[in-house]
Amino acid sequence: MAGERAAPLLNDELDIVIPTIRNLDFLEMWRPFFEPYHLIIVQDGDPSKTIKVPEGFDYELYNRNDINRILGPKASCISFKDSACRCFGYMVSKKKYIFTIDDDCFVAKNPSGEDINALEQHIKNLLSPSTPHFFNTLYDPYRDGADFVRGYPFSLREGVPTAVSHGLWLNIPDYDAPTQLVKPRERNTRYVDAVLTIPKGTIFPMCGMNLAFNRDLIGPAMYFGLMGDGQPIGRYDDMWAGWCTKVICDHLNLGVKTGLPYIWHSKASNPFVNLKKEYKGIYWQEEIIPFFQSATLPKECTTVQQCYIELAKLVKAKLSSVDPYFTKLADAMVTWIEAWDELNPSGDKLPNGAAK
Ligand SMILES: O=c1ccn([C@@H]2O[C@H](COP(=O)(O)OP(=O)(O)O[C@H]3O[C@@H](CO)[C@H](O)[C@H]3O)[C@@H](O)[C@H]2O)c(=O)[nH]1
Ligand SMILES: [Mn+2]
Repeated sequence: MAGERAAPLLNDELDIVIPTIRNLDFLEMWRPFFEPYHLIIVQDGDPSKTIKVPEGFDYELYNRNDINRILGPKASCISFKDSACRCFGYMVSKKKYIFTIDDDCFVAKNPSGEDINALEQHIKNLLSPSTPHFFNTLYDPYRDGADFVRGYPFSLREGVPTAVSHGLWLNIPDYDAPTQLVKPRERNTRYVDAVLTIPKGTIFPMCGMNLAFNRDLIGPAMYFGLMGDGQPIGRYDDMWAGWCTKVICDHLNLGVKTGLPYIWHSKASNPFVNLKKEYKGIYWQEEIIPFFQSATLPKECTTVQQCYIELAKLVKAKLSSVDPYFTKLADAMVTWIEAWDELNPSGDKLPNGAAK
């Protein structure tokens, strides 16, 4: 009907997961884009603190008491006092898609000055195939006004299902603490109008602040690790999930995209605090990255859970020599899968995650 607004894409198949220790005023700016969607708010820190959610949003909110009540002893795998807690939201969701965003991320403007509907772009990214097996030099071939270039094999033009859409950030870039310390005033002002598939066999630093994924295809791999309170490391939650996810996506013939959409990242967290959280990760990763680059999964692993459990075994066998922390992390990876399967009985899912 003329004048009727089109129904927002996937509004009953997608949850928005927000980790927070602050307030949720940022939602006012996102209201035109987020109001039709269900929010899952994971309140970190002191559970007795009340988090105010702006009127008009449909949401569920979980604090640490809720996580402990729901998971019992398995709650030990969910981080406390770190944005890694957000992965609890992925576990309790019942939807096919997840979009997760930090509470200091706002609506950015494209070069024409228009507000960017980041959620809409993520959905487009997830609903169109990826091309991990052969690089298309004109970027996303499925985008209006683009296509596969000459020399691109027709046998590969169908692409593979997209599991992850990794968005970027204007203003405060997601730099590690040392980089932030030497470049405190650097701001990202460059808007690159492109979406790229990350080639098979290449891992990447996944940032959790503007991220969407197909929960049915890759959800169980999105464990944001053991970080924060009581752990020797922080701010590697999203990185760990990204490394595990990409190895599993490569094994299961799924795609990962990065690029559009941009959000406006407003808060630079304290680089000195960040350095204390990150410093072990900065040298451990010189051994972790080669581990993931050489990790291979048996062909018998046909579900994300099977791949993840196998990866946990490899972590315990090959990374525990780096630090005993990885033994604990490997065990937590198994606990995560047990908790996931408890809350998401897989009887109604096929090996590739599709509903029966
Ligand atoms: O203990 C905490 C700290 C923060 N949060 C919530 O998590 C996100 C991100 O927090 P913040 O914006 O302060 O941190 P950044 O350094 O900008 O975040 C980047 O590093 C990653 C952390 O691993 C993060 O994903 C990146 O965006 C906010 O919503 C805080 O409210 C928390 O829940 N618990
Ligand atoms: Mn931030």
